[in-house]
Amino acid sequence: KTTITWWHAMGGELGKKLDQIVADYNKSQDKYQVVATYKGSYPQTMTAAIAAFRAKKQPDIVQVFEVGTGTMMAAKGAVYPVYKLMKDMGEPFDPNGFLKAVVGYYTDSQGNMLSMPFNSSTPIMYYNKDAFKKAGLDPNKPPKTWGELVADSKQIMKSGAAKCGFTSGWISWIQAENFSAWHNQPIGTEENGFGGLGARLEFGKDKALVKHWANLAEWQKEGIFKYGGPVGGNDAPPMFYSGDCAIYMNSSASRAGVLANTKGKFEVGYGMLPYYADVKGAPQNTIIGGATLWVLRGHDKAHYKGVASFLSYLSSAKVQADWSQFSGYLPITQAAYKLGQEQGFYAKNPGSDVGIKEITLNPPTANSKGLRFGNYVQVRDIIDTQFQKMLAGNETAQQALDNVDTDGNKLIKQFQQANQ
Ligand SMILES: O=P(O)(O)OC[C@H](O)CO
Repeated sequence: KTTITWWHAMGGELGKKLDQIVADYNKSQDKYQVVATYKGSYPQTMTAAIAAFRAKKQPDIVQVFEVGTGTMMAAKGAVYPVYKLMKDMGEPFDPNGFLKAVVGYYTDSQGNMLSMPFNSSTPIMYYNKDAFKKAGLDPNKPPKTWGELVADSKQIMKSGAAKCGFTSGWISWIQAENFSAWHNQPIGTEENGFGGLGARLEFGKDKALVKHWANLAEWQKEGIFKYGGPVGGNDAPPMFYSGDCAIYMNSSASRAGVLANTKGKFEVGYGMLPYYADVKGAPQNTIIGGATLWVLRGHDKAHYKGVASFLSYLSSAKVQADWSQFSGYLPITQAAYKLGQEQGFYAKNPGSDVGIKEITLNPPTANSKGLRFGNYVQVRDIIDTQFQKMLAGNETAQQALDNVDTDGNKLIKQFQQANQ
């Protein structure tokens, strides 16, 4: 048997499910043995793969989060583009079968799919229905606007139904990148980087975002918002699971964890991300998150045959429908979505299609296709650092976001120079 190695970043409930999918694939045929290894967080997994490539010890497949896309696209010698792999290996492959909102993010300017979508998400809002009830709010009416969310939070706190109004995972992804797309505002030039490597960040020019960050700092002081530090919201989940915060924004794929950790404690409701009613164009559409699978060069043909077969298996309607229904990741193909509808999954599980509704709410504009900048993984660190400085009262929202632009653009410029 040929061993195919896959490095990934799926921990907890998601990791267990991934192992089961791999075991099923291994049982389904006798030529290849896929060995999946958990390498830590998304940034850790990506860093490990880059280091391994330099040492010629790279895995066949690595899972890279969406913001690593710009960097991976530029690493031409290291990456075996998926469209080419499938063609070279004679593996049937139809890029048109994938959801447009997903595939656009991973396609080059010639329309070629470079990596294989596996786990695509978008941020949504979770809320504690029991706390809403206790506070005298309608548990079937999640707040739609930030104004409603703050009013609900105050009522929840005043009534003692929960200690805090809301928390959020992934500040950079949810309270900056998605916030801007949802309000149809740019975060950078040249269609947020889709237009080319010369694009630069302009977070500080998004007045809606500046106002939002200033509000978050204010709401933190009042206890309405609790920052899930230490890094960008990593510790937000337990604040929701424990019932401390009644509302929680995180990936649609946080659902598996939410369901497992709130079972028997309280009922969970789902809603779209809130928006500011006075920002013209909001709500627009949310953008993608999660990760895709990149195939790395440097292995022999037998490996790539196995990789192609495994990628086909992972994107089959049956596997994708099961994975997305379990996790909350979006069904990445039309067939997987259709299968879920035929199975009655979305009807039986109200709220499970909130992410699909958000990401397809309106046809994407130049501001809401996503983002594509080199070195953006490091830019995310800058966003987190600046956000914390603002929360600590050391900077205003405007200063923090201007600093993101100044420091981030240095990294983006370096990337551009190295890849010209
Ligand atoms: O938690 P995930 O897998 O949906 O990923 C969230 C963000 O997109 C990561 O950049």
